[in-house]
Order: sequence, then C-alpha cells, then structure tokens
Amino acid sequence: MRKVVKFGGSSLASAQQFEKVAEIVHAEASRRYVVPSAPGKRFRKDTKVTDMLYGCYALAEQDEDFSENLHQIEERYQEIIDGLSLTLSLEDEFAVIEKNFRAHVGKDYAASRGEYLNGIVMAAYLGYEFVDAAQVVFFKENGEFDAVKTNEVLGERLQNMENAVVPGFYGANPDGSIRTFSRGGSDITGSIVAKAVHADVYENWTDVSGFLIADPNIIPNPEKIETITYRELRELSYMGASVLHEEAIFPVRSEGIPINIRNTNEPDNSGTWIVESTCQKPKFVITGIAGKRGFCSVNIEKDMMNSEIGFGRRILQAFEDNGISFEHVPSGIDTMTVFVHQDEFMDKEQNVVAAIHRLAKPDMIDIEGDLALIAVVGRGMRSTRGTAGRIFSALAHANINVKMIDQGSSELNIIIGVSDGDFENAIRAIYNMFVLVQL
Ligand SMILES: Nc1ncnc2c1ncn2[C@@H]1O[C@H](COP(=O)(O)OP(=O)(O)O)[C@@H](O)[C@H]1O
Ligand SMILES: N[C@@H](CC(=O)OP(=O)(O)O)C(=O)O
Repeated sequence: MRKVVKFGGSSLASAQQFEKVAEIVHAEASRRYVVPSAPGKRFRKDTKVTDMLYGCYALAEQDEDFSENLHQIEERYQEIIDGLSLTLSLEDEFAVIEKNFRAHVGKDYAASRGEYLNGIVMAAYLGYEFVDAAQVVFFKENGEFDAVKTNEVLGERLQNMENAVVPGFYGANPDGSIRTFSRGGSDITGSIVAKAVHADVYENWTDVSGFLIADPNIIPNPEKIETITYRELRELSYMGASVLHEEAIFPVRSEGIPINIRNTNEPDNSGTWIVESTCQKPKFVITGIAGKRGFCSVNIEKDMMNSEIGFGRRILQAFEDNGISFEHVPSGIDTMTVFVHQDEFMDKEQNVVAAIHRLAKPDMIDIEGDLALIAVVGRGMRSTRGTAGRIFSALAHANINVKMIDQGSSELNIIIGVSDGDFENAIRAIYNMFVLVQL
C-alpha cells in the first residue's frame, strides 16, 4: 500500500498542527510521500504565508523596504521550528530569498517559498527526504504544466525513495525559473505525485471532515458527502467548492486513483471518497451544491433568430474576438443569453456589444451584471423525476427570482442563475429542500 498525503495550509499553520500531521503520517507506514502547502491561517483574521510573500515581494518590486515583512515571515517559520524543538536554521535560506527579492526574480518564485520552506521544515520533522519541486515538476515554454516530463522525472526520482517530502504549488519553467500553479495549487501537486508513484490512494488533509454538501460558510454544519465521483466533483469544484482545486483530479483520474478528503483535526473521521464510479447510492437526490458570484449576462434578441443559420456562431465570435470565454449559453426562439465572468467582461463590454451588432445585427442587446451561478450536482438526479421542479419550488418559496436555468445534457447538474444578493439564500433554500427535509 502506497499513499500520497497532501496537507493544506490550515493543517500546517502552527507547530501544534505540525504535531497532528506527524502523528497522522507516522500512524501508517504507507503514508510515504508528503506534499505540504505553506502555513495557512492560525485564526480567522490571520494572513496565509503565501499572501505575506506576495505582499513582501510587491514591496521588493517597487524597490521599497521589505525587511520587516520578510522578518515577519521568518518569524512564522521560527515559531514552528521552536515549537517542534527542531535544531534547524533557515537563516541561509532567508538570506538567499532576500537576495533574490532584491534582484526581482519574480512573483511566482516569491510565492513558492512558502511551500519550499515548509517542505524543508516538514522533512526535518518527519525524518523524510526533501525533494525540491523545482527539480521534479515542470512547465512548458507556453506556461502549461508538462505532464509527460514531470511524470517521468518525478517517478524516477521517487522510485527508490522510501519516504519523501515534495512541496506543493510550484515547479520549474524550461529556463529553470520558478512557476506556480494557480492559488490552491498544492492540491494539484499532490495529485501529480500520486500518479508518478502509482499510489493506491491520494489523501488530501484539510480542516473539514470531507467534502460537504454545501459550503460550511453558508450552511452551518452541512451533511458530509460519503462518496462522490470525479465528474460530480469536477462540477462542484469548478463552481467554487474550494476544498479541492478544480484541476487536481486530472492526474489521478487517468490512473483511477481515489482521493480521500480527510480532516487533520478529526483524523478518525473517514472523510469523503472521490472515485471514478460507484454503485453506492447517494444519501440524497443531490450530491452537492456550489456556486460563484460575479457573472454578467448578455441577452441578445432578434426575431426569428432560430432560423438564421450561423447566428449563434456569430454571437460567440464577438466574444472570442475580444478574448472572452463564456460560461453558459441558454437560448430561446428569439433570444440567446451569454453568461460571462464580470471582471473579464467589464473592460471590453462595449467592444463586444459593437462586435455583436456588426456580426449578427440583433434587434436588441441587454446586459445585466451582479449575477451568481449555482450548480446543483448529483448522479442521482438522472433517475429521479422532478428535480428541477423541486428547485424552482424551493426558490419560489424563498422569494427568489430565477434568472436562468440550464440542465447539462449528462443530467448530472442543473445550473441556476440568480442575483448576487440572493446567492446565499438560494443555496439555503435548495439545501433545505433536498437535504434538511430528508433528515
Ligand atoms: N462543499 C465544501 N465542503 C467542504 N469545504 C468547503 C466546501 N466549500 C467550501 N469549503 C471550504 O473549503 C475549506 C478547505 O479548503 P482550503 O481552505 O483550501 O483548505 P486547505 O488549507 O486545507 O488547503 C473549508 O475550510 C471550507 O471553508
Ligand atoms: N499556498 C498556496 C497553495 C495552496 O494550495 O495552499 P492551500 O493548500 O492552503 O490551499 C495558496 O495559498 O494558494
């Protein structure tokens, strides 16, 4: 049995958390490969080390004095080192970091030091070997992750190592400079390592006892999801369920390696299993609910548009020409609506409108901002009639106006558009309808 264990920032925020982590790792000999994040928040208003590093580097980039900021970061590590009674010194490491910050080596390098240093501390504490991710995780010239080279080099490097710590979140560009994944990217590293070592399980340890049916910041103590498929998870994490990075499933999915989400603060809880397929029936019709704010809808009207061949393509071309990706495109007989990310769209809004007029000659264009999209996801929905009806009914009872509904052809998800202001109430109403009433 071979396991890769990734610990998130919340699991590594302090010496006390490190102690829990070591207990978990040493509890099973199979937990051979450890992927740590940078120290996260110790309390609600605390700052993650990654954010401290970004802030510190921003000063360095402006040639402003950053010594106090860097010192505060060093103190966070020192507190952990002292709390664990380690004899390790990071003095030389911080001297190199300071020099590189002064030389403006890059924002990604700066952010990556959180995981790099935590990896060194973790390896010393566990008695595991440290492997710098810059030597084993690679990106291509165009910035894409180089899965083939990484798998080969990482697999070979770890093959004969009994135990190792590989820091999450970063790797190297072809010229050797550091590049990070997007925020939360240590989850991706964990998955990459699991694939490279042909792990039996990828354990992802965090501060909640599994993937929950809804965001615990919106629903107090939501029910846990026992088992979820990769496809369901992809829908939920893409739509904002931040417990696992949306790209983290790809490396393990191709190998059929299950992911087990676990809680460092409650290690006896079996957590959530993320699998390719299962005959286990979900407890409720829906598996989970997730959502994101910050969308904008562009409603286009033109009489008889449905009979005009190429109309849809011309509309979408207006977005493509302006470098804007779209989320959903529900359409009617004489109307078509394109949902886009508001922050991406805002600056180019009038260019897109002009392009639509030029390319598709619509009768009217109407833009509405401050919308939220909610995904109701579940493999159980396919075999249950009336799910959309129940969602509508729940939202109507909560006095929420539904702006859009879109059911994926896989019948795995239903997407609902509501006003930003209704976002949390809508999630509560759906949770109550499908989960609370059944408990
Ligand atoms: N559906 C969900 N299930 C569990 N946690 C969720 C969900 N949606 C959002 N979260 C949030 O995700 C957090 C865990 O992710 P993250 O903060 O990235 O942890 P880590 O520091 O371990 O990487 C939880 O504390 C919770 O607030
Ligand atoms: N430390 C990085 C990468 C990461 O994955 O962190 P966490 O596991 O705490 O989400 C970030 O804050 O984005």
